[in-house]
Amino acid sequence: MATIRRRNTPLKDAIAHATRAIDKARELEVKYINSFKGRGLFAKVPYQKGDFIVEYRGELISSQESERRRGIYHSKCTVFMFDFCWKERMWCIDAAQEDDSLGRLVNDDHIYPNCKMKRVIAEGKPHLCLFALRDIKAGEEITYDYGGSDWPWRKQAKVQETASDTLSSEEVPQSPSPSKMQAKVQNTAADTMSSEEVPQSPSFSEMQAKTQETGADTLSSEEVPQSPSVSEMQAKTQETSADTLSSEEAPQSPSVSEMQAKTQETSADTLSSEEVPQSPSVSEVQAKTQETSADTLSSEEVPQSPSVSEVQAKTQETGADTLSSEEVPQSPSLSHMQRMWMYMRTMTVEQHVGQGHKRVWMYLTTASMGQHVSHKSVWLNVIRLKMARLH
Ligand SMILES: C[S@@+](CC[C@H](N)C(=O)[O-])C[C@H]1O[C@@H](n2cnc3c(N)ncnc32)[C@H](O)[C@@H]1O
Repeated sequence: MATIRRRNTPLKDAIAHATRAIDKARELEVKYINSFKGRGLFAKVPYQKGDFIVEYRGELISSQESERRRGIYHSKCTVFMFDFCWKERMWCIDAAQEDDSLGRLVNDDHIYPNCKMKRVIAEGKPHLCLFALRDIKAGEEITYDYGGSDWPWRKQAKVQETASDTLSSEEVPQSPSPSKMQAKVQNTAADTMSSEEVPQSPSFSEMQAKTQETGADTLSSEEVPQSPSVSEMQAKTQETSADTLSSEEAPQSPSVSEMQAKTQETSADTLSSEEVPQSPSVSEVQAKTQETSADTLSSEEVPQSPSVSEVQAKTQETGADTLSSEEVPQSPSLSHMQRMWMYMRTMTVEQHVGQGHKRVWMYLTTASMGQHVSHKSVWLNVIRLKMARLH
């Protein structure tokens, strides 16, 4: 029986296209889908599982340059910036420029993606390439999971799903929850190619790298006997930061640099160990955080945020959804920065460190500002509070 033979291995195919900066223009086509999704990329021919499909081509820039551009780009352009880790540093492919490349037009599907982004090294430079996760039929839209969990269109899609609840379960195939699916995708064993999988969520991988770095800088292993694994923290962060404000909901969201400035200020303001000589209770820590973050607000002006356990319960309950914007009380007297601060999500990771003590790490993150906040900002906004005693 005749077998279909590939001319090239998928990896060689990817390298050949990447080095020449060309797409499979005869096998793929761009189509306008609708006003919600815009354009998308479609297969004109069938592909086999593992095939190289298209490169996410753009300008390779450093994380510093990516940071700078995020500060000046409109959110419609920042969505074209793909951050990834290579050689223990963060890089970015900036595909904001409207050119004829096809990879930049591939839409997100975090539930049933048919492709996966992998890093391919060609002529000593990293390239981001999409490979088929399964066989793809001619006519199918090419998709991959953008990672993260706070993309505004996912929320809108959810609303649309809910609106179609009147259909019976037979008519609406049950889809696994996004977080489960993401975990599944992440667990997909790397195939035999030497291309490397690009972590699903660049922001979280950066946080992970940063966490490892900073954790090592500041905490000795004795100090953190049972520190939560990075993946636990990552999962927790994904859960907690999932809730977003769409850009319409947060029209005055500050620039990245404003947020960084604010964070630096606030981080510096936070609790030094001298300031917390008697190991405050969780609620004290929380109250202190509100005080510190609110700066000039009086206690009446600062709406009470839920207690740590409420936040935790809420997170567990709702999975991806934490506090919705409706749940964050609005105060007309608040300044722009103050409002922004309140949109930050609180995340806690508790560690039991024996002898009736627990350490509470509290994170405030701007990851869910409704736009893709730069990783650096996310990290800068991570505030680690000091040990709290249970008794
Ligand atoms: C990298 S671009 C993809 C190409 C884009 N559709 C276009 O026409 O330029 C990312 C943008 O596409 C849209 N998009 C991507 N995936 C989507 C999805 N699953 N549902 C709705 N919009 C999506 C969002 O507007 C997002 O900002």
